[in-house]
Amino acid sequence: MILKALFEGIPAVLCQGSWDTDIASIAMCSKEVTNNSLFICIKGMEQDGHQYIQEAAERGAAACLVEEAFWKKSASMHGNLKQPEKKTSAYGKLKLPEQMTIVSVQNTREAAAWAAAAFYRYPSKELKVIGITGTKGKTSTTFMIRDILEAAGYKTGLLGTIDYEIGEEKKRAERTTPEAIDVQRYLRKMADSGCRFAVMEVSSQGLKLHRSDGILFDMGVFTNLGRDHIGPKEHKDMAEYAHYKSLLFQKCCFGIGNIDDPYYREIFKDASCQVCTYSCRQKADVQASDIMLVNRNGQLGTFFKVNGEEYAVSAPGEFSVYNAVAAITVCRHYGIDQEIIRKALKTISVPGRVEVIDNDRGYLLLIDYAHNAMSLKNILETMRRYHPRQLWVLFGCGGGRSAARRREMGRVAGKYADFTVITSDNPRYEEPERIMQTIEEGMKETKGQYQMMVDRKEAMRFMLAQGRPGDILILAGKGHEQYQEIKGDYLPFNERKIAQEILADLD
Ligand SMILES: CC(=O)N[C@H]1[C@@H](OP(=O)(O)OP(=O)(O)OC[C@H]2O[C@@H](n3ccc(=O)[nH]c3=O)[C@H](O)[C@@H]2O)O[C@H](CO)[C@@H](O)[C@@H]1O[C@H](C)C(=O)N[C@@H](C)C(=O)N[C@H](CCC(=O)O)C(=O)O
Ligand SMILES: Nc1ncnc2c1ncn2[C@@H]1O[C@H](COP(=O)(O)OP(=O)(O)OP(=O)(O)O)[C@@H](O)[C@H]1O
Ligand SMILES: N[C@H](CCC[C@H](N)C(=O)O)C(=O)O
Repeated sequence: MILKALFEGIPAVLCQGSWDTDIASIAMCSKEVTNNSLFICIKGMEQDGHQYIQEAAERGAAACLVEEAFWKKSASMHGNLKQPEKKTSAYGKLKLPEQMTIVSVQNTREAAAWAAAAFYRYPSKELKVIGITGTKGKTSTTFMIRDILEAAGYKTGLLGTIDYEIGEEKKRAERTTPEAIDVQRYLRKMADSGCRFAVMEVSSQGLKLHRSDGILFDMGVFTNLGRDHIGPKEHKDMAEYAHYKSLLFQKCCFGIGNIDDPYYREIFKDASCQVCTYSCRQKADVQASDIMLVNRNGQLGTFFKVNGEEYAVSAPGEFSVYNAVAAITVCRHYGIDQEIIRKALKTISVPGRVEVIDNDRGYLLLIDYAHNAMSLKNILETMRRYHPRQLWVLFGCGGGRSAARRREMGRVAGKYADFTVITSDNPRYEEPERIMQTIEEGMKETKGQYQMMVDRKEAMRFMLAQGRPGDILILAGKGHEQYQEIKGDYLPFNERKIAQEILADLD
């Protein structure tokens, strides 16, 4: 494809070379550049992609996309501009390859998304793309919608925290919302392999970093907003977090929103789409009522009604009903038969979300991905309603993620569990003991009983050995993850398998 075709409608300036340059691929990372690539320079939080132009050229890049500010600085250094600007040391030694075509734009992340959409021939026009945003419930709701659509006979692609399902191909997810170039590539593959729908999680970080620009969303879903993702690398405060979430509803044709959430109005105030509300507590377009929890020999589920019609979902608690109602609303919009929806919801299972681990010890053992205060409170309150003899929870907090989570989760566990085992999650580049100390500070604000054990396997062994018949035990925070991330190493850690091994040992 020629370069010009990637920038139609984008205010881009040709700085050197030709608009007719032939482009064979697009890359945001110099390491992924191949012959005739367009290399897109991103000014990141850690590094500046503009520093890698030379490397990209050596790998065969035919063109590169730079930020306007960068071009002005470097051009002034090379005498190409009439009004030289101040030299900066950052690009002092950088010599731009003369044979390379260079285009500049104001924001390369944003332009990358649109250029990628053009490169992959706007795949979202050939699919119905459904985007789910919210602090909690994205993965669960996405799986529910996918399962219902598939049951109705529609081939459906999926992009989210657990995996990417692209036609016949399935791969482990690296991010909740992939980078723009990857998203467009995956959507193209989905369209080419006959998918009618694509269901994708749209994170606030994805919206902020323009990963989902260039997608024509048919439908957007807002699940809820809770305090999370605040920190130097994510959002500066809740207002910013809410702002980015709200952008989805300026990109989609039809929006579905949880009216019970305190942020509902904020999220939809500038919405340009048609809006439909859902609720479990008040009058709404789609309203759930008569919620009843069930436990049939460890098979947890919930019965409920939607606008008077009976449904059941194979997951516990009000929060599962919220997710199910969102999924029902989406699927009813597409005219899917109520019976198909009903049947599909009865057998939903999402890896690592309230996943039951069978055992002979007489307790209920669950793995759950709760890794912030909002989800931990939800799962503990929900499980309390099953009247356990004793409610146990084991968790840690990830390093390199919002530090506020730590104290908050400590406080929630202390308040809602009978006994907490504080341990390690994915410490990444932090010391797990330090993370645990902050969790403990939150715990100490309550009367909660707890034990600290840094080795997660040993901590699990401790809790699984202590549990008694009638108890409920929750292994929280790692859900579907298959590894523990420590100082850049991904060490195999399959909580499900480890729990089974410990249980076998204890027998
Ligand atoms: C905090 C954050 O979102 N960081 C994202 C950001 O990183 P960054 O700004 O630090 O990038 P950088 O490392 O400085 O690199 C700048 C540029 O130089 C390029 N580069 C770098 C090195 C090199 O040799 N050559 C080269 O070209 C890089 O490819 C990049 O384009 O830009 C990178 C490239 O676009 C992303 O990969 C990276 O996501 C990281 C992996 C991440 O962990 N993000 C998390 C917070 C995230 O996005 N989470 C959300 C939500 C999760 C949830 O809802 O719970 C998600 O959607 O997953
Ligand atoms: N609607 C909901 N409201 C509150 N908590 C929820 C809801 N749905 C799920 N949870 C809790 O949050 C955990 C994560 O759920 P899920 O993966 O569906 O959310 P998510 O938005 O994809 O989360 P993340 O962004 O962290 O991947 C679940 O294991 C459960 O404990
Ligand atoms: N999407 C979440 C996942 C956190 C999971 C937890 N196990 C951790 O590693 O902190 C995040 O990136 O913040």
